[in-house]
Amino acid sequence: MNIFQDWPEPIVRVQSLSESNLQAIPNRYVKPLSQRPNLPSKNHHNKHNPHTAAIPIIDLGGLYTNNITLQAKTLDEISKACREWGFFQVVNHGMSPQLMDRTKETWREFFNLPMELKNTHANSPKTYEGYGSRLGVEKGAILDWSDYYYLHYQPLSLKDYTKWPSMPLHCRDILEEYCKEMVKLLQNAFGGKEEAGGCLRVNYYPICPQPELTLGLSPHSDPGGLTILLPDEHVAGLQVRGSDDAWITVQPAPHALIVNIGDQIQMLSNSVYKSIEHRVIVNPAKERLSLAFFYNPKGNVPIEPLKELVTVDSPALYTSTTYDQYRQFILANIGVFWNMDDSPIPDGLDPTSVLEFIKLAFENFGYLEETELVGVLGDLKLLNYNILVASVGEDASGDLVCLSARLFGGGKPVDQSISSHGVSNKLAHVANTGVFWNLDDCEIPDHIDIYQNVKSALVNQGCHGQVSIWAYCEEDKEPLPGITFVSTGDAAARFKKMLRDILFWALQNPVHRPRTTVPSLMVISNISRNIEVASVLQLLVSRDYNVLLTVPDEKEYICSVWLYPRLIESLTEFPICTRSDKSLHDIKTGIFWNITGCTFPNDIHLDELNQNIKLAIENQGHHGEVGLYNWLHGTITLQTRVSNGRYMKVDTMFVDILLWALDNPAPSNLMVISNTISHETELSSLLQDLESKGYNILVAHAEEAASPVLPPACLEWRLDTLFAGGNPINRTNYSRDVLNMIQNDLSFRRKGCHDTEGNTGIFWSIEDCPIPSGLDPLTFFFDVKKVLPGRNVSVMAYCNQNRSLDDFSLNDNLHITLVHTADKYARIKKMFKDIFLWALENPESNVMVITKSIPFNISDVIHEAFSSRNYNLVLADPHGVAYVNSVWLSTSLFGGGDPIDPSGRKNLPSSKEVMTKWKITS
Ligand SMILES: O=C(O)CCC(=O)C(=O)O
Ligand SMILES: [Fe+2]
Repeated sequence: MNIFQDWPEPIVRVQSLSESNLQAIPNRYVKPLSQRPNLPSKNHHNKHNPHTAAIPIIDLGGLYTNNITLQAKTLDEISKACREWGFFQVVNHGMSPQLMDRTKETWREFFNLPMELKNTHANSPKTYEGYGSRLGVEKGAILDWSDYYYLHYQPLSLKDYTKWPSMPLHCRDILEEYCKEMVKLLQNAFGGKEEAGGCLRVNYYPICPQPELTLGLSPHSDPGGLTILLPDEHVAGLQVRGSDDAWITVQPAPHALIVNIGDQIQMLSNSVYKSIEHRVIVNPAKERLSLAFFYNPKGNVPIEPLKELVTVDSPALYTSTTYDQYRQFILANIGVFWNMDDSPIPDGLDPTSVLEFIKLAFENFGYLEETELVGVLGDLKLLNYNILVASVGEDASGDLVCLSARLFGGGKPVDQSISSHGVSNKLAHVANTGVFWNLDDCEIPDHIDIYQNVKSALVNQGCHGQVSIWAYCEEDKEPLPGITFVSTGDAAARFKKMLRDILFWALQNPVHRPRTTVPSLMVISNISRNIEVASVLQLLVSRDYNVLLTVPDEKEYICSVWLYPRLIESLTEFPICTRSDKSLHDIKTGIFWNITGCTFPNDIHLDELNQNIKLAIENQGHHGEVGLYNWLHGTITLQTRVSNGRYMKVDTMFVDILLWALDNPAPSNLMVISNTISHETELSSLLQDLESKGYNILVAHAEEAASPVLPPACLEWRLDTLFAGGNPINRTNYSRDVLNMIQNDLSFRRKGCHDTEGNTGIFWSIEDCPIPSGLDPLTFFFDVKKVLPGRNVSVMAYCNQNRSLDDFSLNDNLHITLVHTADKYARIKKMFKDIFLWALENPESNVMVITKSIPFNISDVIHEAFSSRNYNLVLADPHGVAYVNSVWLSTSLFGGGDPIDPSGRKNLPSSKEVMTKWKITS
């Protein structure tokens, strides 16, 4: 059984409850305090408050005359009502009052039929067509005080008479006529299109003994295009959210229809026309009946703001979405988070059946293990999420069916302050701002009204709405107006708590779809050293939150905004040391064997192979100072590496060789065994590079290349000869003496490496990271130089082939080597290799990489390689600012001032000041 084809629990008809003369309504219908309707007190009941605003009433008669002026005037009135209210009544609409009355009468008769008859049309959550009593399938949900009947009228493909009521007599005929007239009205008065969808919901609100505790229909906006409501003339009940958030009760005019804009028209009009939230209150003395005709766009037509409404001043608020997609979006989702590490999918179960099973499991409730997750899930539960935690228990016997069941937290009452932000509240008028302030990083200044100042700074940036400030500190503080102090253990715990609070605040303040208001979230903290907070902020930006950052000082501004927070390591001071010459015993040999196309010979044992390879090398005799010494004493340990991942066309072996080289400075021996080494231009060029850095290169390959591109002093075997312990190919004309000479020359060159510690190598992808306006990399580089007296700063700038230094407005004072590459990929690859090769010659130095959106796997390799090997690594992304919407310096925020101007960055501190504070090394 698929649970989404049926209701999660037995259906109770509200009408039956009402007719059973209950004194109190069941708990299932009692709304949390904040959602209750706040009805006028009993004695004033039914007395209409004359001061309450009312939605406009428009006479449509003018539209049907030949009087153009009158037509235009009527259209103006409609447009004004759509803009200002999103809701209005129409009279003289052309629909026959008799038909309206007759239709309502027919439906009253339907709801008065015996329950068994009505239940023959009972609906299911699969299509909702038919007689129903709830919306949604959430088990244990608080329900509305109403029953309904839902049916499709058009398109014809969806119209199914068998789903329409068969009783009372002529019901279908009357309904058919009513819907036909309705579509006519929509087309004549509102320009409706033939292919649009049309469906009808007849709402029936039975008498309620405690109307002050419940609602006939919870607040919602209609998701479709336009709704035309035939209200109950005798009983008011519909309430519309006014511009000041107050609920306005609609008093229907005689034979009027109520028109309201749905979400699709709001999106189409780029929010010029509003899809307004509305709800229905119920009545202690009278039942109420209404017919809502929903006129919707065709499911597969993309809806987006009309081009003519989108301007520089009013940019598009919505992205293109079809109505089908939109409905998908507003349906509740089930998120399944599965830790495959401790609970893999059992053998023999395919993932689809597992998914079916999880759906089933939702019926029987969830599973819980005592983990750190528990607290988080508890909070989510308070936010009305259904939490189910599954763990494969000890008795699982490899079978998912043995998931043990326990509902987390039971049916706790919902926290009122939280539940007031209902998901249905798609159109809250004012978005709130949450401010999360880490007092470890930034003190609260004395003698100013900090709350007011922060608030006015926010208002200046268009963040109206409520501002809440949470300040995280070690111990309790004297209360301050508008600030809630949160004291927690150590600094790490504080950051964690803040992170959690940020996420939950975001959950409670969703970005509304359609996106009319955007909640803002500000963090006052040093975030550059906390990758989690930085990435959460990034995530929230991608979810359309307005994310603001306040940093305590200029240094932090550079670190958090200019530098990529992800990769900043605390910079270490290097001792100036002279490396002693390696003794021959330290020389290591690394063998890299590309098994693909060059498999391990299976007729030979590993030990034997080991012996033979040693023998083959040994037979080459002495290689002067830098022999293959260690090889003779070591043993081969075989490590298999699966080269599945190519790091953006840089393959695993390539990366491994570079990493090995970092750990085994020249002179070390590097042997590569591969099928066709000389055809692999990247690999052979790497070997040449490494040889020029002093490594002894040995290769063995199956295919003899006609013109090898291998380094000159490289020893080269045929694979079978090597495995048999034989001699290398005598390809070179070099005599042993010449080879020795080359080797000696290399070791001489290496002697120059002693005082390279503390050098700085800057690798700059200058095409995608041109100098950002306001930020001055030149000054920046000079500062780097100043901070590193006597040290060398080399800048390698990677650009397209036809560029020269002039193109980048750099001056000659800076030593920049332009490196030309064919394209972006070549650039990344070349830069990657160069960084390593440079680092080989500059141990314990500073490596700075300036690049935009370097692929994560590449930056991970760089990060891992250098931060664990005594290098200072700084990965800079001058566009990093894109991940928050605005950045303030705390001094400016606390004075109620503006954020740093993101375009010009005029008030940016000079990088000189920053660098002197930023201690790279002594
Ligand atoms: O019953 C009413 O007055 C309103 C009904 C409604 O809002 C709906 O069906 O979407
Ligand atoms: Fe509605």
